[in-house]
Amino acid sequence: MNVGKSYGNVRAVSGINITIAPGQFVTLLGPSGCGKSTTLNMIAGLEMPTEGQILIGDRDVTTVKPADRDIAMVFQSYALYPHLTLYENIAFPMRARRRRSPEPEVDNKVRTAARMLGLDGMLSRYPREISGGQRQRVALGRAMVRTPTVYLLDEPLSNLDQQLRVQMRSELKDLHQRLGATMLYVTHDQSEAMTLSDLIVVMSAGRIEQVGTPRDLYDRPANLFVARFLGEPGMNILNGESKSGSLVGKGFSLPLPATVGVPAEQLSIGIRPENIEHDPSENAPIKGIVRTVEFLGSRSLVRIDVGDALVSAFLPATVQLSAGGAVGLRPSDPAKVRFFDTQTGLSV
Ligand SMILES: Nc1ncnc2c1ncn2[C@@H]1O[C@H](COP(=O)(O)OP(=O)(O)OP(=O)(O)O)[C@@H](O)[C@H]1O
Repeated sequence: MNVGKSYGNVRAVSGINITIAPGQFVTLLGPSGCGKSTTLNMIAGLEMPTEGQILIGDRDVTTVKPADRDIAMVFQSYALYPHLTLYENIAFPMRARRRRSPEPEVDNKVRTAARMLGLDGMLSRYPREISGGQRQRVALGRAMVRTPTVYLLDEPLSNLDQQLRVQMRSELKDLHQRLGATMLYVTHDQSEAMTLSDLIVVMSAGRIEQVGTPRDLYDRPANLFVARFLGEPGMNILNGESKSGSLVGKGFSLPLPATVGVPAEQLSIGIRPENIEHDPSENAPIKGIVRTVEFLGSRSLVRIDVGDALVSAFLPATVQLSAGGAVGLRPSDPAKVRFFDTQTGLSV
């Protein structure tokens, strides 16, 4: 609650309020340096907040040592012990405890974890004898045997190649469902955040920009930062002047809603690239010059100079366009056009 952290006079994060329900998968998402790891490390007990309180269940753990917080952490570098077998690596946390677990319990937990992770049959191997994805699973297994209240995962997939990352992503989602565990995940990869999470916490510059379900954030971004940050590419933002019920700028004229509670000249319009379509007519509401066309198979990602703005649009690959040519566009669904207050950046 109201958690903050400064390093000397560097303000790393402030005013962090996040509530996670048991069993939820929650992701901290944001650009490099926005304070995701600092937030996670404070929950883990690896960093001490300079203000605020951290509760796990109804227990205040703000000053509790990491080992006594009932959490397990999986890092980006999964640092397995090279001289120990996979079995010994997974069993390690149970043996390292002050109160060692009895051997039959260790064996049972290691084998259960290995079965869930598809590692049975290779438990006598050494880390150098398995693939990167398998090593990542061993690191997860090591967290699982502790049956913690909360799993904290800091970019655990970022060292894997693209294909393996996508595969591990679905395995992680499946594992979360089977364990019913509470997981807090850190990533700067929005497709990971979108596919895995019940809730996403979007952060920038040490603050929370918005908390919501992936769909909420995508369809109803609370502000211009979230609108631009989410989506590949992000939402197109157009600024202009209001003229008789429309927002008019270089190359476009789009109708404004009747009442939004903000002076019309202070509005920005946001349209996702997939909500723009080709309009070959004379009076297309958006007109520009094609800068680039990226062929993606069934559709193309087209970048269009509209006045001073660069607009991205996904158009069917059947629409013939080439760089330097003029093109007309329109929003495909007026209900999906968003409006923002240019001065505060907030959605209206
Ligand atoms: N030990 C430290 N001393 C001083 N400043 C720090 C320290 N650790 C982090 N910071 C600063 O705090 C801010 C947040 O850092 P943090 O590592 O939490 O960001 P992040 O979102 O996890 O970034 P990344 O994705 O690059 O890991 C950054 O501006 C960083 O430079």
